Amino acid sequence: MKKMMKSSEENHDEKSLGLCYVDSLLNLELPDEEGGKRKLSENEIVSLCSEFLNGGTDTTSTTLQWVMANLVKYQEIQSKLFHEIKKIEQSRSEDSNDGEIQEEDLKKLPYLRSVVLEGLRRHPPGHFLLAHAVTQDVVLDGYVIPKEATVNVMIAEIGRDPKVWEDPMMFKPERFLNEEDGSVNEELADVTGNKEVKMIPFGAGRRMCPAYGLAMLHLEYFVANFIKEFKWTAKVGDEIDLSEKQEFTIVMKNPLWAHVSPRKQED
Ligand code: HEM
Repeated sequence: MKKMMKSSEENHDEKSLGLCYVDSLLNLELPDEEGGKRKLSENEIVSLCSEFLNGGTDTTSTTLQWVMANLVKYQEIQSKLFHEIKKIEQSRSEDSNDGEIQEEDLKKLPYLRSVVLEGLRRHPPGHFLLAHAVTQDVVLDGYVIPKEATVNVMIAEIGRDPKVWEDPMMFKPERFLNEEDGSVNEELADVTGNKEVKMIPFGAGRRMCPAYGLAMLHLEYFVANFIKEFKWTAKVGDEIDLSEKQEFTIVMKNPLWAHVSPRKQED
């Protein structure tokens, strides 16, 4: 990381290459304690780059693992999802069928979206938001939040609140579907907290994850194509263990080991 910084520092004036994230950090000036300005220290830049890289990769890959683990554990959910995906494939004309589920197909797959949403509700990769603070004393619901005190928002607990979610610890993607027509219940599926805070795996408001659309796209795309191409089962005699372990994100304590076999015609 430090080597990358050095190279960016040396090539800093080569305007034709455009600015990257490290360049922005090198250019950044913060107010210092004497009322002047200061640059970021090398350690601060390394830490910001590392958070940025981890924040953009660990989160999605951890969620993907949790979703796949549930699809291995609950074969009936995997089977229902596979049939939804297969229908899309069958509805395509011969010449447009290049095999892969594409970005534009995803909006026609409500069960897929509810599987991903259920993964994010039941197993959000971060159990807390990044630490926040208020700039002045605030009274919220009768409680005083003092200026600059650290405020942690408990994401996982919000998504597992039994007053909002029936059987909160169960993995039940159907909870996100309208009974009448199987479409996604957009009110429940709102992960932004704009309508009501029911689950906020990406945070809410101004500092919400700026990449939540990209993350949803990646998750839906990978789950759809993984399930379309392969049948996922547990190793013989293996129970999928959903215990958690705290790392940068909340990961599976016993990582998923699965048999992955190509789909046959009759599947
Ligand atoms: C399943 C995937 C992801 C989840 C659940 C997630 C969740 C979050 C959460 C909870 C926050 C903190 C919000 C707050 O403190 O209010 C956050 C911030 C952030 N996320 Fe994500 N994230 C995901 C994927 C990504 C990806 C793919 C990227 C980049 C490509 C990314 C970039 C960021 C950045 C830069 C911030 C800091 C925003 C700020 O401080 O203003 N995240 N994310």
